[in-house]
Amino acid sequence: MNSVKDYPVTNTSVFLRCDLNVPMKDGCILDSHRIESSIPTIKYLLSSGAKVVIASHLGRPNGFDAKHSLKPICDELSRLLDIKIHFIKDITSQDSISLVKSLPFGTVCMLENLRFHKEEEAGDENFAKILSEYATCFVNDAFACSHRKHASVFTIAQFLPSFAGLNLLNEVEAINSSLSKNGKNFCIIGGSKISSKIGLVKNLIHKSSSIFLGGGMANTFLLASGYEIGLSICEEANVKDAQEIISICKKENCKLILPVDVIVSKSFEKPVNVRLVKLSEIQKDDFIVDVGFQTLKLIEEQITSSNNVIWNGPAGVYEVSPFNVGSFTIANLISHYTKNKSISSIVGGGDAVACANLSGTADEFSFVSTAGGAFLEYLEQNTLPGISVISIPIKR
Ligand SMILES: Nc1ncnc2c1ncn2[C@@H]1O[C@H](COP(=O)(O)OP(=O)(O)OP(=O)(O)O)[C@@H](O)[C@H]1O
Ligand SMILES: O=C(O)[C@H](O)COP(=O)(O)O
Repeated sequence: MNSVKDYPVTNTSVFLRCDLNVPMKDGCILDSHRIESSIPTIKYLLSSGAKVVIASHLGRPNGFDAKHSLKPICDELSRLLDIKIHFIKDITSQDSISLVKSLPFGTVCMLENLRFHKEEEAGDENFAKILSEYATCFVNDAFACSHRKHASVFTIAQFLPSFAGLNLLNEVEAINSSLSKNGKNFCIIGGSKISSKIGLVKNLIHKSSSIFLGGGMANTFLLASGYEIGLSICEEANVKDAQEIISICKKENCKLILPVDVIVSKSFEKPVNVRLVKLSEIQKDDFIVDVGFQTLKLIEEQITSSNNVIWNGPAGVYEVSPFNVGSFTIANLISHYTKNKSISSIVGGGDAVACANLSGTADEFSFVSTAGGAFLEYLEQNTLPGISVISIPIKR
């Protein structure tokens, strides 16, 4: 992959696609991890004498919507970098392009939310061409939306020489090395639905010594193995997929670990008659809401006999206390064994990263991905559209 460091950027204008799609409430930024992750590339470009035109989306607006303006994020980035950032509201006007062109090298601009224009998500060529007029090269640092074939991520690469930013390179390097061929790789996959992760799990089997499947998606496997799962979330249509995954694991010599005990409650939304039970003790009116302690022990044993641990998806309904104990324990175990240097670890996906943050362990992982959907698609396909275009020849 072409790195931004392979291209002489002194006295050039760079169109820098970042993913600054951060959670916001009432105009306040709730988590600035993605903003902070974009800083190394911006600093690198500035120190090399480039002009930087930052572009991003925020949320999923339907046309212009002041609530989704990037202005608060522009202000925060300006504060973090301690520099002025020119904010460009009307991003498709020739006046804006001329204004940016007239600014000296070494300055930074930020374009208003790309998704205020429907052409962005449509991957529209004309829109991408207009964006390309802001700069003489394109740097994609937006790993978290590189699974989208959008104009500023994918189509723009037709018009400008294209490179990967430092954040994107870090993400790819961290994921690739967490699945290194020589190491013992252990994947912990949870979340609600197996249907959304079948491709991911099948791909990971080939790269892992062991896989733990937990959360709501494990219920389909328990059903496939003949257990009563009560009122728990389950996808009966995917029982065959579950059986296939079990048999691929056997064939590929990948140890498949499923819950051996679970926490059940009579309600899914709040704790009612909560019990720790063996699989054979689940009742018809129970909801499985978390994994049990024997299961957590199996997970710990596997972590201690692995070199790399990769985690996506919570092991239980972590939004409701105490159904978060399993997911928080997993976060603590991974961080503990990362700290004592026996493993290297990576966590990705919105909810698993939220568990790492809520349990106060995120800083202790070897790597926390900025991505949700893109992290899963990269694990599944080993590339993403926004990455594959970085090396294609340009049309002018
Ligand atoms: N036993 C369970 N029953 C029902 N839902 C569960 C169970 N265990 C976990 N979940 C739910 O799974 C959801 C998260 O699943 P998801 O697959 O979306 O995770 P993720 O991949 O980390 O996140 P994202 O898709 O946001 O990147 C949570 O809302 C959680 O409550
Ligand atoms: O938050 C994300 O996963 C990325 O910013 C992509 O956002 P999207 O799912 O709205 O395309």
